[in-house]
Amino acid sequence: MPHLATTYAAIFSLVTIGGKTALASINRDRTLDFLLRMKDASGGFRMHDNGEIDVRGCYTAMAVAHILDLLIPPLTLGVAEYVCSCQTHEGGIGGEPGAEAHGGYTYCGLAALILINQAHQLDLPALLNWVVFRQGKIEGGFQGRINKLVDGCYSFWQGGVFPCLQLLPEQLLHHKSIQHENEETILRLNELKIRKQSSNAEISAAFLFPAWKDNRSKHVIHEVEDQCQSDSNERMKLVTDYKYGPLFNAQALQGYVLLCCQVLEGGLRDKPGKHRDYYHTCYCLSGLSVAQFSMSRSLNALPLPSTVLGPFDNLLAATHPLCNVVLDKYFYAYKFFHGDDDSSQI
Ligand SMILES: CC(C)=CCC/C(C)=C/CC/C(C)=C/COP(=O)(O)OP(=O)(O)O
Ligand SMILES: [Zn+2]
Repeated sequence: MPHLATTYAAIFSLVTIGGKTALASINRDRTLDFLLRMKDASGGFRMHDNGEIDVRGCYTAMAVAHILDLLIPPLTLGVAEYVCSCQTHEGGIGGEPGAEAHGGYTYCGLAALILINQAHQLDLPALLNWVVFRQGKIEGGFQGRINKLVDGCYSFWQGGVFPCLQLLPEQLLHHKSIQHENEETILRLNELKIRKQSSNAEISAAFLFPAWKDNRSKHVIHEVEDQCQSDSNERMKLVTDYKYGPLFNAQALQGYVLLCCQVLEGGLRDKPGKHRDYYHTCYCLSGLSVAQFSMSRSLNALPLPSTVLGPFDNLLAATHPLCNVVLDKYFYAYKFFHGDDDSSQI
């Protein structure tokens, strides 16, 4: 039985293989028929005939339609309304309306809406506020939902939300909850940062993650807070300006993946004590790449050695934030199916 998750995985595997033969083997017409058959009146997508409707369906359908240049109105209609109906009071996105916010669905919902230029329909500050609290202060990895254990695969599902958000500076800054910009405060923040030589993550986290006010960064954070009064506009500027770096602790996340998730014989896992598997190997590595490139303003700019934990040959390839394939493979496939290089997303 055809299934949206395997369709997504198969098509992006072919994108990853790359080259004309692999890409030409995809039957676009039959894929479009399948996507249209999975479309539901709610705006969401079934995962398979008579199957469940959830936010994974929206993402897998939008990602496949995006790369194959099949994003037509009958597919995109109602997707934003469906995904927004799954954003919870917590700020993250649940699998279906009424369900608890979860990292897997939060990435899927956000990426799906960015792919169709509808992310502004979400409450983005609330989403950002939810995701910054999902990184474990002790372990450095991410949990999928509140009060659950960290797990290596959320290095991507949660960690991957940050580069998606950073594709949206305009939407974040002009969101209805953000009043106006304050350039003076940003300049002051920059001065403080240089003077105290504090890390980007510390300063960024000080605004959205008060729980990170540990002894190491306390003095810096108090001084910054005095200047900025924790205004939401100023907080959001931190996200939209790469000078302040990522809103998660990228070094700690790399530490969790490299030290806790690697199996010495090869492969990666959820956490120590668990077995390796292909799913966790894929998403631990995807999250590791996100963390390594999290300080890079442009997607494929080579990170400084100091941002890569361990020897520089730990560095992985940069990935596309919305499709999670290596960037040059994404651009090759985009050009193959769209006939031009001009990806509107990045
Ligand atoms: C594109 C695609 C197919 C995306 C999948 C996204 C994804 C990972 C969704 C999460 C699914 C889920 C029910 C997790 C909870 O499992 P759990 O209760 O075992 O884990 P937890 O305790 O960490 O929440
Ligand atoms: Zn996992």
